[in-house]
Amino acid sequence: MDKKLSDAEAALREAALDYHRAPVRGKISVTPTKPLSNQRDLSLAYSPGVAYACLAIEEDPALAAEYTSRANLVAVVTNGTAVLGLGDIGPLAGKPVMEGKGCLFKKFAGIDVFDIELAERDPDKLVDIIAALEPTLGGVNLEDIKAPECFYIERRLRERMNVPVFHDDQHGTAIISSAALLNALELVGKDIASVKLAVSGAGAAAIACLDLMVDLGVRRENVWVCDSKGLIQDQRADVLAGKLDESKMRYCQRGEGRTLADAVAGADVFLGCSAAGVLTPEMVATMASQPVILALANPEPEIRPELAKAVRPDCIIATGRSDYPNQVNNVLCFPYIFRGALDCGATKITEAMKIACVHEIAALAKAEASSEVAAAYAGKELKFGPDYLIPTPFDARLILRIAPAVAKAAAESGVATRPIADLEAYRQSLTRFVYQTGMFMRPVFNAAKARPARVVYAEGEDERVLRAVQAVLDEGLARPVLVGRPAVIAERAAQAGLRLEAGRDYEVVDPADHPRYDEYWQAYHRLMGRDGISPEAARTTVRRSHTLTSALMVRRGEADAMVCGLAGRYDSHLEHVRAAIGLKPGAKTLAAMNALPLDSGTLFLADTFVNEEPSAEQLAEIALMAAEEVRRFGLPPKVAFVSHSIFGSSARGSAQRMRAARDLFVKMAPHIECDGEMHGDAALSAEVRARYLPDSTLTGSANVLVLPNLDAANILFNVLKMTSGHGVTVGPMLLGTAAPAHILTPSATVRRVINITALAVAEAATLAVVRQATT
Ligand SMILES: NC(=O)C1=CN([C@@H]2O[C@H](COP(=O)(O)OP(=O)(O)OC[C@H]3O[C@@H](n4cnc5c(N)ncnc54)[C@H](OP(=O)(O)O)[C@@H]3O)[C@@H](O)[C@H]2O)C=CC1
Ligand SMILES: CC(=O)C(=O)O
Ligand SMILES: [Mg+2]
Repeated sequence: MDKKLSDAEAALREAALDYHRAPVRGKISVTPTKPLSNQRDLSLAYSPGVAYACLAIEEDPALAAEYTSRANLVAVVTNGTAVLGLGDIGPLAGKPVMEGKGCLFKKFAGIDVFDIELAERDPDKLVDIIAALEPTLGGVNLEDIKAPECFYIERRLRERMNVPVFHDDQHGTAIISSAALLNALELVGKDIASVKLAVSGAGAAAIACLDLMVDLGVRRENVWVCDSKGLIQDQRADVLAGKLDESKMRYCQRGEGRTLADAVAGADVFLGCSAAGVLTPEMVATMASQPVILALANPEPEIRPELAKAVRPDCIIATGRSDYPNQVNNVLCFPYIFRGALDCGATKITEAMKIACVHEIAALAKAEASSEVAAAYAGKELKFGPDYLIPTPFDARLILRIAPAVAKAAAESGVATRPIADLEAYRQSLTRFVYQTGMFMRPVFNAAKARPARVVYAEGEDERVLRAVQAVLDEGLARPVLVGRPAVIAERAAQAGLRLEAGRDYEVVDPADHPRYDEYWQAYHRLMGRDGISPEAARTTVRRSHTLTSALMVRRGEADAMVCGLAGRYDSHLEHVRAAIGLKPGAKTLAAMNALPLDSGTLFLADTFVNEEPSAEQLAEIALMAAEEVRRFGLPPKVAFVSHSIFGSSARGSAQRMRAARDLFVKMAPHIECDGEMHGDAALSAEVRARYLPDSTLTGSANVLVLPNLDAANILFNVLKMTSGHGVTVGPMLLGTAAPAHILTPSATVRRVINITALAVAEAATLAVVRQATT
């Protein structure tokens, strides 16, 4: 990497390398799905029991879908010849991309992936190798294999293999960009049959996009394509010599033009699947009115949106990047087209299945944003328009709409070996994937970024806080205020190699030399004078407690939110927060909740830190606060009051308390799904629950567990943290305060500080909106 990186690029590079390296190397692993803990399990999983599964499959190969994980297993295969827009960097260097696709398949659609990087360039040999993998696989996703070989390889594999073969760079890109094109043309009121397209790139992605766009109505004679040698036209030497690949010849034009600039002049649409920066602002200036620009090269597009908009404010532009509106990226398609194809046992992916995806994606952008999507992209205008041409990758409805449409089209195309009879029931069953994306902090981050707030950190000298503050600034999440000694903060930041500069990046409040110290202790004394705190005690406490200083700042409106608790006892922080910030209007109690992102979905546990033996009334209130907080993550809360008892099986006091809490909660929040009291397993499994009570008022798996007391909640949280969830947790989140205030624990990691900051800022944004509405 010779290029000098900007600070932001250097920070991204460092964060990305760290992400790939730690806490474990790489991004995916293979996990057994069956228990293997005793001799009997061993005899079932392996010899002798396994032989029965083998023999059954020998007799009926279709049973491989029953007795193995094949039907849910896709190979992401590359030879590394066209990795993103990085080019021919080889199969080993391409591995992070393939692992990444594996993560996306799993997170977005529950599909298992083997990433397979092959050191083979010969197309026929590649075909032989991949075809020989058929017994292993439910499908093949070809990735980053360059044109023109990719066309031949895919065609041969489709002929030879009886499982779906899909070159994502071709068809995934074609599907999304066609959906974006249809919607953009609708917005500018142009007819697809008469628009002129200028295209940069004539490789896998570009040619497939064009083929699909032509199927959708673009006229071939209106398409002008450039590759790395310029405009493809009949006077070019390679054309005259008959050396141009057939895939390019399909788009060869007759005419005088030579360059991309010639092609772009007067074009209604630019499609780029080529290389960074090839479309200049000067070229954009020559395009027709209201030009549509799909600049899809990754990671750097053919032109950045701000450059295009500077010369043509009337343009509609999409890129492959997530940091601009209109991300045209094949991730909107490949997890879901495979989900639908695998679930109906499709042997191929047909044109009808692809077209079904195009129409579902285009239609989804025009459907009203669901509450989950609105939460995920809080602060952004998600109404169909120039900046919202296609759905966002975190739109939970993608799987719900695309997979059934694909399965239906597969059946109609005659390629479904297990056609799905009840598509509505199938659609319902897909909701299980929606809320387990594992990216569950995303809505909170988006809400925070939309309205960054001032966050005061009580432990401003702590290196974890400083590292978190750097990330918070890089992400544009908050304006940090650090409580601590300015010199110590500056020195520790420098030692940690951070780019923080006092004044520019953060504000410091030095408790030993604070101009508003008198106002602070007097404010504290006014609050606590009748609770045994003398003026002298108020002076000393404010001087000593950074948490109290932070809480007073929030109370006085000098900060919007606070984070503390990285050192010292939870309860002493809580005491200061309670005194200075207090309860929000209508609240009677504070409570703490922790979130654990598990493979099966995110689980929220309450009350993990505050109320030792909550009453039924308190438990109901805790449940309500917890449910409201869960919505912030874009998740519909499902509350279970858990106990040693299930639906009246025990008459002990704690069981009765949980039952009463459930009844109170139903009255307080009839719109929120809940039930109880119930065992922990019943909370997570409708099947277990149904054994006791078939008409439970809870469906599926609960995501909010309200526990009977502090011990139970805290112990369960810590055990789960250590045994699952990859050690990642969010919280404790303090619920019920008049302004956002969160008390972490001494074991908090940098990531936890960042996450809680995002949450505090998102909460502050909501509070600001509520205040605005009520004043
Ligand atoms: N946003 C998205 O979802 C996706 C984006 N892409 C992006 O599209 C790009 C191409 O990928 P892919 O089709 O798989 O790769 P290929 O290697 O198959 O094709 C690359 C094409 O770009 C052309 N090209 C390279 N440099 C230039 C240039 N300076 N001017 C004009 N054309 C040029 C090549 O020309 P020649 O034929 O003469 O070599 C070739 O036709 C990459 O940047 C990739 O990241 C790809 C898939 C999905
Ligand atoms: C997104 C993708 O597949 C690519 O850029 O190659
Ligand atoms: Mg790719």
